[in-house]
Amino acid sequence: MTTIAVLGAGKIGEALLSGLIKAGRAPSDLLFTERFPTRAEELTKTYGISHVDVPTAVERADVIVVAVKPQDIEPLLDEMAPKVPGGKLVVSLCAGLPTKLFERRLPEGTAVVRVMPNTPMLVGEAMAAISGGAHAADRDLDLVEELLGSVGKVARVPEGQQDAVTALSGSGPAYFFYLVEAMIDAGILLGIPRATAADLIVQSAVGAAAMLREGGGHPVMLREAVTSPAGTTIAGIRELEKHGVRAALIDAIEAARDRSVELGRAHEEDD
Ligand SMILES: NC(=O)C1=CN([C@@H]2O[C@H](COP(=O)(O)OP(=O)(O)OC[C@H]3O[C@@H](n4cnc5c(N)ncnc54)[C@H](OP(=O)(O)O)[C@@H]3O)[C@@H](O)[C@H]2O)C=CC1
Ligand SMILES: O=C(O)[C@@H]1CCC=N1
Repeated sequence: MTTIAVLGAGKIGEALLSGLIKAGRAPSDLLFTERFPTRAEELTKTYGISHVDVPTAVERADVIVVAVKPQDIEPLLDEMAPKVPGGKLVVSLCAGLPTKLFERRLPEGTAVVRVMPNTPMLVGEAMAAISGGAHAADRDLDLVEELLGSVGKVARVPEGQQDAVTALSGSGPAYFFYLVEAMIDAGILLGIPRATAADLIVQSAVGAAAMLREGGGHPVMLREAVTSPAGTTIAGIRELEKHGVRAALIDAIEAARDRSVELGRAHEEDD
């Protein structure tokens, strides 16, 4: 069995570990590193996975998943680099960081795959986009695709699209959560108890997502089907248009893309 080590088991690292276990992977095939002992103990208690130090993780794992914040990458690479033996596959989940940063800092020829996942990995509904670096072979991409395929959907994209992907599906769940939060607030304003408002909105979101995915319909057609002549929906849509919500979403996603580029640029002098 492939041994996978997650370096930095924060929110996305934990989502991956949890998703892999739910998908049937044995905890004994998983390792993780963390900075704080209390966090490490909590994860070991919850998932039965071994906490190890970075040298042990890179030595024992076949696949080394880097899941620290982009701002924390330099000291981790310093710690990893002398210990990564040949033939290991390094998978980066870090927003903005190009494969060439890892290739430059890790031993010559190290295969690197850049991945942008999202937190719905926790429930087996991730969207992950993967791109191979200069030394990543098809078998490396196949392995990463198989791994992530057990916790959701996987797309292969050119690395040049990863900053845009980060803004769309990496950050995307946050925008949906934000929308749901705002709609629940609207329910409160209209006098609906919070728990009822949450049920109404969450189930509407689940139903809409299922129609988008399974019904094969275009979002415009699906929205038109809800929008009756002289009805309630068009009254609401007019307000959304008046407030420029479509433009705000486009601007938000562009800003997220720009931030991803910026996170990568912070390490450019090292490339
Ligand atoms: N959250 C998300 O939805 C997504 C995140 N990502 C990417 O995943 C990465 C992690 O993000 P996220 O999980 O949100 O961040 P978190 O801060 O929750 O997780 C990072 C974890 O790594 C730990 N850490 C930092 N340096 C080291 C080290 N040298 N050794 C061991 N552990 C270390 C941090 O500890 P400490 O708490 O001490 O800092 C923290 O627990 C980022 O690069 C982000 O771009 C990608 C897709 C989606
Ligand atoms: O906010 C972030 O930077 C990370 C990357 C994508 C989602 N969360």
